[in-house]
Amino acid sequence: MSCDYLINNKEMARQNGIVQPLLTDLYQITMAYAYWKSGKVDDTAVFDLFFRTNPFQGEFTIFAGLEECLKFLENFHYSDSDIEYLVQTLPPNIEPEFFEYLKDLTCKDIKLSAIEEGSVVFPRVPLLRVEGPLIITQLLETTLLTLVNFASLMATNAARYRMVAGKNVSLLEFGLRRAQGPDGGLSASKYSYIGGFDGTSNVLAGKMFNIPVKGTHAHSFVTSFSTLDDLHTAVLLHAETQKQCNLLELAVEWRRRLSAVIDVSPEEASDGELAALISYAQAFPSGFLALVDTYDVKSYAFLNRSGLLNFCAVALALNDCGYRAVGIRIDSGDLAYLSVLARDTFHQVAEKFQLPWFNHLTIVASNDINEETILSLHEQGHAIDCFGIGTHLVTCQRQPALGCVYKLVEINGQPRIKLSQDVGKVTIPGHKEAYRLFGADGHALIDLLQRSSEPAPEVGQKVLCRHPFQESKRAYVIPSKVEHLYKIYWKEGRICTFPKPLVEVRERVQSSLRTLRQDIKRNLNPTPYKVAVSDDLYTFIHELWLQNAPIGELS
Ligand SMILES: Nc1ncnc2c1ncn2[C@@H]1O[C@H](COP(=O)(O)OP(=O)(O)OP(=O)(O)O)[C@@H](O)[C@H]1O
Ligand SMILES: O=P(O)(O)OC[C@H]1O[C@H](OP(=O)(O)OP(=O)(O)O)[C@H](O)[C@@H]1O
Ligand SMILES: O=C(O)c1cccnc1
Ligand SMILES: [Mg+2]
Repeated sequence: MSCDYLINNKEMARQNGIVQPLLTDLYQITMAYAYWKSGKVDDTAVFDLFFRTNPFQGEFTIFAGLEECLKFLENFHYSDSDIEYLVQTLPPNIEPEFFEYLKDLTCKDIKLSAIEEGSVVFPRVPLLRVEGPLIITQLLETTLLTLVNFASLMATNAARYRMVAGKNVSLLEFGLRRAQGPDGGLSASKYSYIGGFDGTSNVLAGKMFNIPVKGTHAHSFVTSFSTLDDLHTAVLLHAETQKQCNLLELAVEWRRRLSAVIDVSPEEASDGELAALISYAQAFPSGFLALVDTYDVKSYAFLNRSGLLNFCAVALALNDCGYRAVGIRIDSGDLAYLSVLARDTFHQVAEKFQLPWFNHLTIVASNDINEETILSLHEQGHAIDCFGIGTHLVTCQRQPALGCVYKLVEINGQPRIKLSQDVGKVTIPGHKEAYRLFGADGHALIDLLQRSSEPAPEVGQKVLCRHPFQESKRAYVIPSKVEHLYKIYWKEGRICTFPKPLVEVRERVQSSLRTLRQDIKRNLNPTPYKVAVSDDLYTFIHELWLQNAPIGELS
């Protein structure tokens, strides 16, 4: 996938360029041909897209990917070269008229209803309901699933990191290098932001999705300098007076003076590291955030001996030139211990040299961080302001896939049910609506699926909510608020509800999560949120089940 294609093609500028009708499984196209041949061109279908289990041993999921689904519907069209490829690839006996049919196929007859992107969602409640001609609804399956599955998994993962980190810590996504390929990396950046991250190091994601891009520097930048002689110039113009300052002389002098505070002699610190930090400070005098753990990742003392001393020396030299440093990044060792050690040092420097802003320098931590690390660091106590998170976040290492499925629930107005030995896999048939019922305390209480022909539940009116498969599990609910979960997003060939900008989807995630009780969101053994069906739908499912289940014969 070439970047040029992604960013120069105006029409696709907002869409990942590989999302196109051929990004599907072959069987969708072979089924389309068989449907076409058997005269099913005018059949109409309803498909539900839903998942059966929440990821990460949690009890909630964040729905994401809707905007990309809409762009896909908008752009759905087989190009001449797509058709040519299919002619060559499908068996030679395919009737040429089928390719003519495919050539003209668009999503003009599709109706797509969906839950708002960024909402908390639960197993079995359809996230998308796709209605229209059978052939085209079938052809959309794989692409819609690939657009929703990873997006929702990623947004959920990011939202979980945000929950454990708390509101006062910044979260940066650093995962591109470790992501599942370029497209996985781009999607991870976008949906991490939706889930609650503050920015990404992925520059293309920043450009394409208007996400803040952030970053520090790598160890290679430090190790590329070996002595102070590697600095070709040490001059920096004073921020206000524009007078020339010699950053090297200032930093070396500060390093000498600091040895009293940091209890290290300047000879113990690395000159190559000092040269690197000076060079970086010259390039970014207002954005100086330095990696301080290059020269010993095992001995905690070394951060103290070299990185921290050199950083403070350059930060104080910058201060002489009218600039304030931003902070440090620690990428190895005991992050709790080292961050507290760094903060203590900043306090001492602030006090000794009467520079109160030194107390508030930013401490970024990275290195294989996951939810458990953050929880454990919080338990231990730390002084980290920002986590840079890559591998565990973007690869969703704890659970690599969300199992969204796309199931036929109605054909030509007739309900369809898919039976399974595993009750959890039996589909809920028919054209349905979904409502979220809120309790007296304002929290979401239960999601209720009903047949579309039923009247909507009303505030203050008792509703019988039933477990879809366990007869004895039922409860009356008197909702204090009823939210109809579906809006029509696509109808008559165009978007009819415009998806919200990314920042608003990001806010929606947080406001939607606030409607959930804490015990549903907790990390360890969370309480399941209830998803129910109306009495009418319950009876409908079970009658259809009996009609469709063959009666066996014992002999
Ligand atoms: N205080 C802490 N509590 C819990 N986990 C921590 C703490 N400090 C760091 N970690 C985590 O422990 C792991 C330490 O990684 P590792 O054992 O590879 O050590 P390292 O310091 O990175 O060494 P090196 O980079 O030299 O191999 C990382 O996943 C890091 O996020
Ligand atoms: O640890 P992650 O959560 O994946 O976050 C991203 C990592 O990427 C960088 O390391 P780099 O690739 O330079 O290698 P390193 O681990 O040897 O520092 C950075 O220093 C982080 O450690
Ligand atoms: O900017 C950073 O510090 C960064 C970016 C990507 C991966 N690791 C770190
Ligand atoms: Mg690392």
